[in-house]
Amino acid sequence: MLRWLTAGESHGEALVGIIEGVPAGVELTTEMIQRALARRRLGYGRGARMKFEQDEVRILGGVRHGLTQGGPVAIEIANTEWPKWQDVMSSDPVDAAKLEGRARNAPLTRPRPGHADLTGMQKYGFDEARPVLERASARETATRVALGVVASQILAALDVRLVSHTTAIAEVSVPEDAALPTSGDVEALDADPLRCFDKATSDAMVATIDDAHKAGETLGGVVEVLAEGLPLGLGSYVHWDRRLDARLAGVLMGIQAIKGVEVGDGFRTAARPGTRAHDETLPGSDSSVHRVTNRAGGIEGGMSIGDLLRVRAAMKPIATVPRALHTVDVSTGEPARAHHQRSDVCAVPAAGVVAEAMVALVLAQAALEKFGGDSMAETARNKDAYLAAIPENLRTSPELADPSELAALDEVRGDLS
Ligand SMILES: Cc1cc2nc3c(=O)[nH]c(=O)nc-3n(C[C@H](O)[C@H](O)[C@H](O)COP(=O)(O)O)c2cc1C
Ligand SMILES: C=C(O[C@@H]1CC(C(=O)O)=C[C@@H](OP(=O)(O)O)[C@H]1O)C(=O)O
Repeated sequence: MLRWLTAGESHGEALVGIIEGVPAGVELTTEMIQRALARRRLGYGRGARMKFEQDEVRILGGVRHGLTQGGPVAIEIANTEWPKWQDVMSSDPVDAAKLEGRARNAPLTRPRPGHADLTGMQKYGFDEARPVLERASARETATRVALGVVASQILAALDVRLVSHTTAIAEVSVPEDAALPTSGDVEALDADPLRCFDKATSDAMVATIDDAHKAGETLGGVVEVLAEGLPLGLGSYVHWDRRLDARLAGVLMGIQAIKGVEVGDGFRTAARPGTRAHDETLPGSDSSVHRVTNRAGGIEGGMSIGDLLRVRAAMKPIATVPRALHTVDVSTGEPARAHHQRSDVCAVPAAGVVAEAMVALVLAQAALEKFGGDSMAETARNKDAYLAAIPENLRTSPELADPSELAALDEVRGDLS
């Protein structure tokens, strides 16, 4: 069972991630993780902290000479800003004189609506929000991206590749019929300010973020993750918690500020009649079964079907709004404006990179469940043997059939509706 944990605070000395259940022989280097972390810092609309702070990566265990060894992989991401925070965030008790008058240590008594601040204080018994926001902060997603690299490397060894992109910022969305990016487009996507695959939409998104910035506003949006080459049969219909769609939705909703998830055409499917909601099949010339569409986004019955996987996540606007929201100063009981030091105007492109990492973790977990193996070579062999054993008449092709073939069939048998 592939499992993972993260620890660390936003302004702590370091974040730490551990992933267990990784087969031996997965290629992994510090540089790969560093590159992935750099991608998470991208995106138009992020705040000042992304510029002055650096992620310093160290692989602490589980890897030797660029290959995993079968034991847990431990990754540290040190924070270059630590010297400024080492007294305020010290694990061990600190002499009170050292903290006196330090602005960084001032109690945060004006909880920010839309954040974990107020309920976190109530629940954990704090009289100010610092201890809550330190762990609730999306800084923690750096660790998930680092762990996601391990998962992506497992998937790459099974010929599965992921790509993520931004499909909407506030009300600016890519057109419904826009081409989807492929894993070959990752570099181009990373070079776009919004990680958006449609240039005209990306330009409009930049303008929308500029307007929001000027107005002291923040914005949300939608990201999409695609997985190519996913073998059929990951996840299962036999029990709710084994469904691949449920597991993907869970990890995507587990990202800070994500408020909605769609699999395939998702909410749009609910508005369609049945004849235009599902993915009909046709016989292929090679005796395999061809789907005509992929509205389901690569999952039916809680299992991957062997077609392109497509999931989307909707992010709410950043909660630390510069034109600060109304709150109550809990130290006085008086109305106040919420705490605001600085914030991202929009972090949707970064959320796409995080979503990609979380999807990779669930897919790698599901693949290892299905194929097992203590070494990556064994896992890949098991996958090949499983696919080879599927009888010819039950094989599906990842190529979609031409929809005109379906229309021709309709003409022959008459319109059933
Ligand atoms: C990549 C990323 C960056 C974020 N940056 C900020 C930020 O700068 N300021 C902020 O207030 N919230 C930011 N957030 C969102 C908060 O972490 C989130 O709104 C908060 O945890 C409350 O949301 P929740 O109710 O979904 O947990 C960011 C989220 C992500 C995924
Ligand atoms: C540091 C990161 O994101 C932070 C996530 C975050 C939040 O509230 O979630 C708030 C901001 O931090 P601060 O309030 O200290 O400026 C972001 O910069 C990061 O992604 O590495």
